[in-house]
Amino acid sequence: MSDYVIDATNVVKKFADFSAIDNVTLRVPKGCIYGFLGPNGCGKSTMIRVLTGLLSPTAGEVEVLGLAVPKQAEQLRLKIGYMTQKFSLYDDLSVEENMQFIGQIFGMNSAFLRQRIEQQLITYGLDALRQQRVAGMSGGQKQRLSLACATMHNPELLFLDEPTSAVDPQNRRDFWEQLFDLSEQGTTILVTTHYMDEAERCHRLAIMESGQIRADGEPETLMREMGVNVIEVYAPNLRALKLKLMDCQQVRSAAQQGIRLRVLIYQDVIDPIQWLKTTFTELSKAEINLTRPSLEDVFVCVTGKGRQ
Ligand SMILES: Nc1ncnc2c1ncn2[C@@H]1O[C@H](COP(=O)(O)OP(=O)(O)OP(=O)(O)O)[C@@H](O)[C@H]1O
Repeated sequence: MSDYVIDATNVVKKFADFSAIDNVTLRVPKGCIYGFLGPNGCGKSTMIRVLTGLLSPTAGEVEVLGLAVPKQAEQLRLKIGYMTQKFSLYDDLSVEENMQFIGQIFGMNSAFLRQRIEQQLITYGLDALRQQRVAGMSGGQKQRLSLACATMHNPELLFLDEPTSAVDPQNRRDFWEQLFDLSEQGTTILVTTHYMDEAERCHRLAIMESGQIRADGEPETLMREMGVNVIEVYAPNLRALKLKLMDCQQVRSAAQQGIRLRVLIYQDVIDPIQWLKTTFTELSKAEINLTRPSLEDVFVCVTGKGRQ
């Protein structure tokens, strides 16, 4: 049996001739919050469906919590939680009824279920809303209820597919605090996101593109090893400067952020600030600084996004 909670090797998933997952190997240690990043349509949700046993892979080996998937998917279902982008709640049922329904699906006896509902109502700040019908709830409240439902049976592994796409920054922050509580209690979490600040919170992450994993590791390591220096340029006419920079083979990407241009320059340029000042005479007196890389820079470097 594998030491990893998720141990997937050379996974391929084809829809007709199209490879949505193209030879992906993924290993997730216990208790880890593992982020899954990538442009729309790169295969994140498909990979989750394969890992949960909802889709059969076309090729490859998948072991999740020591169970062979999809062969033992029915056993796996009792040990995992899955929160989808659309929250999968019943609009006409109340908060409490939604939890009851999930608890019954997982075969909890009524005394235990009552106790578990009370616990979850407190943990997820839903006590005052217990009689509220889902249809009238805000995005943040629905998200908390979805997480409460997905964790009703105390799963060892939780899959979260873009869980924060419909909520404001404060609710996102609170949600992540709850994920860290779950992680500390030993729950392993695989979470897809488009938000770079969320990705930076993960213990480890993978960046996918076109069905393949382009980078995989701890956020800090990925930022350190991305092979470019990140430079901020304060100068007039940034739009024109950007076009000129994008024509240089030394430049991986250039993107405007307010009054500055963020330029990623390959590390084989030894002194990137000097290089900018001598190559572009209009920058000879400009303010130019070397700055800390971000995960967005990593994303740009490892996917095809930089040259657009
Ligand atoms: N059942 C299906 N039949 C055919 N093609 C599919 C099916 N499910 C997904 N695809 C295709 O596979 C690719 C990957 O889709 P997937 O939903 O996994 O992407 P994603 O990375 O989760 O995207 P997003 O960030 O937009 O949620 C897409 O091109 C999608 O159209």
